[in-house]
Amino acid sequence: MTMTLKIATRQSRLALWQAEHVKARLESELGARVTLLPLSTRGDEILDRSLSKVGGKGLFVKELELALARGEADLAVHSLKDVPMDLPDGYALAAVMTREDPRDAWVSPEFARLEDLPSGVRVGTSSLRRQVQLLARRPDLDVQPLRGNLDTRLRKLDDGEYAGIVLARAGLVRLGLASRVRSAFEVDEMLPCAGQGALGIEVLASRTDLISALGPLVDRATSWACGAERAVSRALGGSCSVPLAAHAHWQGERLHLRAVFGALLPAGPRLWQAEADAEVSGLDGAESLGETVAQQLRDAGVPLG
Ligand SMILES: NCc1[nH]cc(CCC(=O)O)c1CC(=O)O
Repeated sequence: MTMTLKIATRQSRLALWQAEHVKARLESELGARVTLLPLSTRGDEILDRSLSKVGGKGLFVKELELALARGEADLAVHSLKDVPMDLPDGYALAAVMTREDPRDAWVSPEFARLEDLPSGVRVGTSSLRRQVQLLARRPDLDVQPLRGNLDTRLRKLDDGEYAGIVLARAGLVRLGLASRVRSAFEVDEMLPCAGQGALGIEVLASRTDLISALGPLVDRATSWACGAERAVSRALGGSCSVPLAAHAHWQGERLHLRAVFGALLPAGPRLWQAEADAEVSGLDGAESLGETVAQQLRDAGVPLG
């Protein structure tokens, strides 16, 4: 029998691309019949204030979760990095799919690399994580908030408001804007946030039939790597008001995890780093690696809360 599925999605061009991507895979790999339910979320409506000040990333997923609860949709597709570390009761992360390039990108009409910028010019970025890592390398820059969807951010750059901006490379690639990337930051010079570049599919936890049907879309290597990254954030009470980066990569069977915590102190920007690796063969092992790294950061005295 043909499965009929409805996907709840935000309406930004990136969110719609991601929902269409999942739709195509559900159709080709599960033979499902799939439609989209585009919704507007509080996170999309509040564009004038920094997200960390208005309630964080959960704003992007709440409306989609309500559509699942009301039975108006079967699945919600999210950028994994926008998904809170702990889902509300009754919801499950049914699939984490193969990750794109997780790196941050440098976008600038004039300057090929961050190193080329003259002192004092304005650089735009939306997250505290990027802000502290930028300032740690270039304390002489004027790093300012930059909000809005990808098209809006690029327009602000083109209007000359910034000498350059920093964005997730994955989003630009998905929208066919890879040519705007002047260079990608290596992960050890600008550590990405947990889950960057990966898509997550959320469903009601009660839909066990659907969760097993989504099996073919799960990428276990990505899922465990992101599980380790997200565990660091969870252990440190992470929300997007915390400048925390976490990135894991595989070396054979071993998962290598690095995390960076930043703070803008009166004396200047300061970064704390921790890393560990372990042989990992399941989500539990990945999460305990994340907890180990979180504990190292705590022992190093990161200023939490
Ligand atoms: N915070 C917004 C957001 N959520 C997902 C992406 C890009 C795609 C991804 O990382 O999966 C972006 C844009 C950005 O951070 O530049």
